[in-house]
Amino acid sequence: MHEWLANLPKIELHLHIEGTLEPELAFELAQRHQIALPYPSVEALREAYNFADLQSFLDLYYQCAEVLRDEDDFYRLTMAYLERCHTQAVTHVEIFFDPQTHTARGIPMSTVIEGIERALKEGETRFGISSQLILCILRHLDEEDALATLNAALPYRDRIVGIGLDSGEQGNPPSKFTRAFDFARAQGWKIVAHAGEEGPADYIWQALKLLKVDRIDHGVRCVEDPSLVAHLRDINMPLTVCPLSNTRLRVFHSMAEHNLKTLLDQGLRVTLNSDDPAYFGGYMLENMLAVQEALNLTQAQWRQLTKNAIDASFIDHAHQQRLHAQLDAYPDTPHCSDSA
Ligand SMILES: Nc1ncnc2[nH]cnc12
Ligand SMILES: [Zn+2]
Repeated sequence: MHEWLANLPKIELHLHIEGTLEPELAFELAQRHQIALPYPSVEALREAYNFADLQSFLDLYYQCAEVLRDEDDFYRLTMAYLERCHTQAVTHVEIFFDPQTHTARGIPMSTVIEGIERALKEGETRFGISSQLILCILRHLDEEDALATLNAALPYRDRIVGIGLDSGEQGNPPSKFTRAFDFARAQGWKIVAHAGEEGPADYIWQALKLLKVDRIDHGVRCVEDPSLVAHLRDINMPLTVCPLSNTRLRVFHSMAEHNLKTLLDQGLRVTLNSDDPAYFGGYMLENMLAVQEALNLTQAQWRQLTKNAIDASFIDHAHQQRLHAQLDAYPDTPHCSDSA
């Protein structure tokens, strides 16, 4: 099964580019820009990846992001992620970036977008990986900041496919950003929001009703409201689930307790993603292997997760059909067992 999963074509829809910053690159950039990181070595930094909850992760994630200064830093960050994608048979990615984390430090939006985009173009020509960009709004900041950020992104409107909502969920409900997301929808952008990761099921309702999202990021706490689960199934709402993230941030005590398989069995449009792979112990394949070891999915269920991701992606129909054809051409392994 390991080899079959390794070569299975993959689609990633929930990936924070700042969350792909590996400690080695963080230290290299810190030295280049003469910035102090909160730990003395790569090893010490990696050891600090023992998080109590979402906020304890975010505190370190924002601190490490300070090493990203110029266009080349964003290019190198993104290129390193795409090289990993290439080794793991990831063929299409929809990437989040957090401009407020950078513009608040005086780094222009153009530096961030142009660095990421240069790598995405190269990833397409070198590896054949297609991609889209999603600008995420930081929910711990206020709605005025969100609106200013969306206005600053207007010159890049056609290079951004959608707007997301991330950062600390508890106490920052989707209702705080109704006007900002009305504005985003009016620009023709797709809408996604982190909801029901640490926050309650009600935040998922708000994301649906107030922000009118096209996808829910995480959403695993939907199970606390059976009427919500039924509604998500009725409207075929995609959930971008991130198993290693959820166990590392203690949303679930262990992978064996993760509800990904239950949600899939309930007919929800679940997809699997890596969220912040440098911090949570792995990229797409490591997420799949951890899930396989704990929950033992069938090949048909793995195919279903990938099909769901193709259908939930923000690419045009013809491109989706090509990805479906590529998946259909990938053969099953007969008599496949866990240890194979
Ligand atoms: N898992 C996560 N939840 C909320 N905001 C984030 N920003 C980066 N990773 C995140
Ligand atoms: Zn996320």
